[in-house]
Amino acid sequence: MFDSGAAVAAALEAAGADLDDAQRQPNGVDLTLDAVFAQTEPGRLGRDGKRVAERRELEPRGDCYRLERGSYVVRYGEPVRIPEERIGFVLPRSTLLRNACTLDTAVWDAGYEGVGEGRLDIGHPIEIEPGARIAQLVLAEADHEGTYDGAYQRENL
Ligand SMILES: O=c1ccn([C@H]2C[C@H](O)[C@@H](COP(=O)(O)OP(=O)(O)OP(=O)(O)O)O2)c(=O)[nH]1
Repeated sequence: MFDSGAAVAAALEAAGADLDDAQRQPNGVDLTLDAVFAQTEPGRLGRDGKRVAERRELEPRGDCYRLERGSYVVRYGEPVRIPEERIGFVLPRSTLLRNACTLDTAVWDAGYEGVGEGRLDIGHPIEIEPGARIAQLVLAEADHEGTYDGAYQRENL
């Protein structure tokens, strides 16, 4: 069972998100684009530990990012807290898909709190304004043991 958009909005507002009406969707809440980064070196996933690679923050040109084909890392604009008994999924806005672009995202764990990041995959050049809605967070009921306590807890807050 998935939460209603109103319930997702309440969870985000409890985490400090300042939502406008356009972000409130029937089944979730749209997340906005805060920053875009180009990775500048390899990262690393080891059997023990991991390292997120250095990246360079891109500047908008004029009023928007003008992104060429390729993979970028994005930071969303809203603080998120995934409530207990829930799991979060972030999906790309369909307008991204309709423009040959997408977001790749992973599981948002119960107890995670922070401003998350994802991979923006640009299949055709596109213009995106800072603050534009790019994704939608949905929350589903989920059993879990423990809550998120990893390296990204409280990231970007
Ligand atoms: O697309 C996503 C998916 C998740 N998260 C946040 C919420 C999630 O709870 C946290 C950690 O995600 P995950 O467990 O997939 O990361 P990991 O690489 O396994 O790190 P850790 O070892 O800390 O679990 O990052 C994002 O920012 N973006």
